[in-house]
Amino acid sequence: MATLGAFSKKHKVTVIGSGNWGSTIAKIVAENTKEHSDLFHEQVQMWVFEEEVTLPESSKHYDPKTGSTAQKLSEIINTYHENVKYLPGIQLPSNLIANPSVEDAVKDSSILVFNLPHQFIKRISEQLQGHTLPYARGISCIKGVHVTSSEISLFSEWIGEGLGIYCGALSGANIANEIAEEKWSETTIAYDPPVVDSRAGTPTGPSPSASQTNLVITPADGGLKDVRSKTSKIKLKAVPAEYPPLDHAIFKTLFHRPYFHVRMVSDVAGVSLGGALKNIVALAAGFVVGRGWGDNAKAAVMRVGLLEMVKFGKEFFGDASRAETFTEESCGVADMITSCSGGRNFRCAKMAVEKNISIDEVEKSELNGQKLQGTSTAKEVNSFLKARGKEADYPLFTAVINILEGRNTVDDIPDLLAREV
Ligand SMILES: NC(=O)c1ccc[n+]([C@@H]2O[C@H](COP(=O)([O-])OP(=O)(O)OC[C@H]3O[C@@H](n4cnc5c(N)ncnc54)[C@H](O)[C@@H]3O)[C@@H](O)[C@H]2O)c1
Ligand SMILES: O=P(O)(O)OC[C@H](O)CO
Repeated sequence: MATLGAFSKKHKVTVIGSGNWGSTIAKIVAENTKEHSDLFHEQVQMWVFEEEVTLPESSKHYDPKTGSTAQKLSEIINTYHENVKYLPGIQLPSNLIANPSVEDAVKDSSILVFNLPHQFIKRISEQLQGHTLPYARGISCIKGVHVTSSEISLFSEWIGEGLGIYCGALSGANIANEIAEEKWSETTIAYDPPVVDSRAGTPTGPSPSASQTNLVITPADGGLKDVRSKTSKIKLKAVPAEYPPLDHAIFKTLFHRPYFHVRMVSDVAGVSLGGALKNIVALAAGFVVGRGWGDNAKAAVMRVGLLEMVKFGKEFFGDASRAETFTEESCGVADMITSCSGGRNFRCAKMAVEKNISIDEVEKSELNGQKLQGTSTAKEVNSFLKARGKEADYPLFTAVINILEGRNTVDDIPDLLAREV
């Protein structure tokens, strides 16, 4: 954990997003800012996409006098310290403040935690431009990849480029409800910014990467692999010396809880890709289980899925993504396993096949506003592979999009995967 020092400023933390995982991470962070108030401002801001919510009768906050009157979600959270829509039944810390204005929520924050469904980040990032501290640092908890017709990038890179800041990534075998109930889990945080010359305010080039260990303490802002990273093009501003340094130790202090164990690494690409690509594999797992096949079939798609995840990282992110991150860290194989057991992508895909309806219908009827990431990621990854003539090299990823779009059925999966060399 970070050691204390004589710093005149503390870090203010904002969580951008307040869904199922956004609210859970905000709870974790607010518990830690309170416990480490020498390093952080206790109060944590959480941006809420405002909506009107009616308290269900089953809620302990339901008042028969006001009955079905709709209230603003941010006001409900600040009154009852519960996100009754996206994380019902979980008490949130009172130092966590819901804020419907994203510009106001990030004001003066030196640590920005991005945690919202990936389809919404573009608009929010655009809205944030010019409102964040120039020396802020980010952590993206978003599981998805940003794809255009010509290229693919990580949300950490993309957010960083848009806001002119460095952004790392947090991802792991992390089903939010379990963690919100404080059931033990692990996660992986990748943070590896370039060294910044505090006088010039510019990166002085890559420094040695931190080794992959849960005890690692890097030099403040240490190391960048710029093979794929656009953040290498950013003129980063140094974090002023008045603040505690933003290094591995302080991020571990911010996120680690007795029930949420953090391993710090430097492979931002591997951590981000694991979280994005496993959602495609979870859909495939849901398909085969929904078809009535058993654990053997699920294990088969997971085996091929893991191989395709590693191959994808190697092929398109080169040395910036380490195979070991997929096989050794929570953000890789462990996340794939949990997602293929109890994740929303798995459950919705399974139900869609069982009921013979579209997965979009299941998402709408079953998730109460929560969003699947696997369906859009499958489409985005496919458009990227297709543009490069690489669909056949990724038979599982390709089978998933073809099933979603009706060109294949679940029954085709065994033959499609048999073609893999
Ligand atoms: N839920 C989990 O178990 C879990 C765990 C780990 C990682 N993740 C990842 O975390 C990210 C966030 O997921 P989540 O579970 O917090 O979200 P969610 O699935 O609960 O989505 C709902 C959120 O989207 C917001 N939203 C709806 N419409 C919006 C709009 N037009 N603009 C902006 N926001 C809008 C809602 O206000 C709400 O906060 C995703 O990338 C997800 O893959 C989720
Ligand atoms: O519910 P899913 O499928 O979005 O997965 C949740 C988490 O990513 C599991 O780690």
